[in-house]
Amino acid sequence: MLKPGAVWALGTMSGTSLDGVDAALLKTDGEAILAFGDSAYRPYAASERAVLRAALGHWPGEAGVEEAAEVVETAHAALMASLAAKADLAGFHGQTLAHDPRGRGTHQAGDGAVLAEILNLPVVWDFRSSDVELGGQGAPLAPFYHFACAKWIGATDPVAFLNLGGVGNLTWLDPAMPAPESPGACLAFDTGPANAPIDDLLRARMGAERDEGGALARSGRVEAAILDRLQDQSYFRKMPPKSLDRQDFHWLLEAVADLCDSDAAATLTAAAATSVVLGTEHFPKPVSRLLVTGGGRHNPVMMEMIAAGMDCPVDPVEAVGLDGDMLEAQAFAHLAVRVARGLPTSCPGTTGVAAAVGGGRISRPAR
Ligand SMILES: Nc1ncnc2c1ncn2[C@@H]1O[C@H](COP(=O)(O)OP(=O)(O)OP(=O)(O)O)[C@@H](O)[C@H]1O
Ligand SMILES: CC(=O)N[C@H]1[C@@H]2OC[C@@H](O2)[C@@H](O)[C@@H]1O[C@H](C)C(=O)O
Repeated sequence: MLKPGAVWALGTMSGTSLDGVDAALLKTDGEAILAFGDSAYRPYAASERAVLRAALGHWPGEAGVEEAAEVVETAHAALMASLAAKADLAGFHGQTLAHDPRGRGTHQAGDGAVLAEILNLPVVWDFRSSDVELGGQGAPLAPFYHFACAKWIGATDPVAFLNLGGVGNLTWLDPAMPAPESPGACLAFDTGPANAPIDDLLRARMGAERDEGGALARSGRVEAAILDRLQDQSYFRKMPPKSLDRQDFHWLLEAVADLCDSDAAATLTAAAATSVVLGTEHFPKPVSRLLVTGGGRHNPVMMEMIAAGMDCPVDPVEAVGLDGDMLEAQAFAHLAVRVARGLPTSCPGTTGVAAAVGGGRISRPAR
């Protein structure tokens, strides 16, 4: 049993951009943030990333999945070992390889039971399956942590958190509500493609990892016809909650195939920003500010394009004292404590699940 009160949890995230693993310590009782602890990052080596990439879109038992799980477990074990001494438990998200909530389900590679043995620590994992089984999207799951962040920063009016990872996701929330699962407290959903298509473009055309600082996009021209086609996608009109697989907007890469490098980068960057702005039309009430987390906030061109479509301030979460590189890892620390305490991790407003539900499995070391 977890000791009562606030505990130190070690959360990890290996996101859809496949860049590496984030790990962060957070002191929480599952409701409030009590303290932030150390954090660490381990990039995937090019060879590891190739194994993960080869398994994208694959389901358990299919080609390359076992190899991918091994890469995920090895990378996490090494990184988590450096921070585990201070932790009472861990939250392990794993690597999403495929996500099809109304079809085959959702698939995160990596076995939390293996990590529990290696780290000699209770590990909460498989956060998304039960939400999907109960009719939810299984994503996004960070919103309950966004709610705790909003309380931590002392927000009193509705605010929104935007994560610009491989895929984008938005959380609208009203911090005046008592809990994240209170009716009307949170509305969350994936916005559309964010960095994944840009990274894929840069890798295919120039062997680069990303459009550093948005430099390539800055020098290009946005192809309006492709943005028009994007805006016509039915996904944007679908009422939230809703979620996406990393590959769902893959057609964008084919659409920019005939453009020069800079125009292609500018167009994909505008596609990410347009998806966000279209997403904000689903907000139940206007927000006082949009706080941005995830790697895309390091891309000033994407940030400027989003700000141009919004009528509230758009700032990186650092503006309110949060760490945008570690916020998702912290989220899975927070959610791990919620699971251990029997608190819900998603609700109708965040994943579309029929009622508030606590996902996640707990694996305890045998010793
Ligand atoms: N300095 C930078 N300039 C431009 N882009 C950047 C920069 N730093 C990070 N990025 C982008 O952010 C991405 C990583 O973002 P992040 O780590 O938030 O994604 P993730 O957590 O893997 O994804 P998700 O949230 O979808 O699971 C990189 O792949 C890159 O495209
Ligand atoms: C299925 C899955 O792994 N989804 C990720 C992905 O990356 C961003 C977006 O799509 C979000 O829905 C989710 O991650 C964050 C951490 C979440 O669950 O809140």
